[in-house]
Amino acid sequence: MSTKTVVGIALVDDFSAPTYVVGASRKYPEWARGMWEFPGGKVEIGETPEEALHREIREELGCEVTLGARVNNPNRDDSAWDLTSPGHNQGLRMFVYLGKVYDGEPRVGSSHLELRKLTPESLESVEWLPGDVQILPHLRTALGWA
Ligand SMILES: Nc1nc2c([nH]c(=O)n2[C@H]2C[C@H](O)[C@@H](COP(=O)(O)OP(=O)(O)OP(=O)(O)O)O2)c(=O)[nH]1
Repeated sequence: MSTKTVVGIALVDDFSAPTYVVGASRKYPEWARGMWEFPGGKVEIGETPEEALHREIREELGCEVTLGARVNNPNRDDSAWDLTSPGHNQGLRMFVYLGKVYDGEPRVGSSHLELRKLTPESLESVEWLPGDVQILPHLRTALGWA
């Protein structure tokens, strides 16, 4: 099966001392409705992952972002996160980047039900998509929240 790449953003208020990261609850498909993710989407042919992420955030959240460090998977050669879960997301991998808004205000568009500022206390309080759960400890380290 061919591998498709997804990109997601861990949107923070400050790269050096973040107080929150923005989680988003998906509107669709049905199996993922109400589950939480990093806003983003699939990389299209001819795009770099970074270009795709800027496009997706513009489309989904209606704002412009600066990208920071990538939250890498130390257990894979390509540093990506395998999103495969039972019955879903076969052949999908994801790159997650830290990011910060530089223009506009993130708003809930047609892809999401809600955006929420998740703090060190509440990061794991929402139901993340199955493939995202493995990323959270590494995100904590990247944010200085470990
Ligand atoms: N954006 C995003 N997608 C995730 C995350 N975790 C996770 O399992 N996924 C899955 C859900 C979807 O099956 C897939 C991303 O597809 P998508 O529907 O957001 O992509 P897209 O905006 O390009 O939409 P489409 O053209 O395929 O309809 O990756 C995450 O944290 N962020």
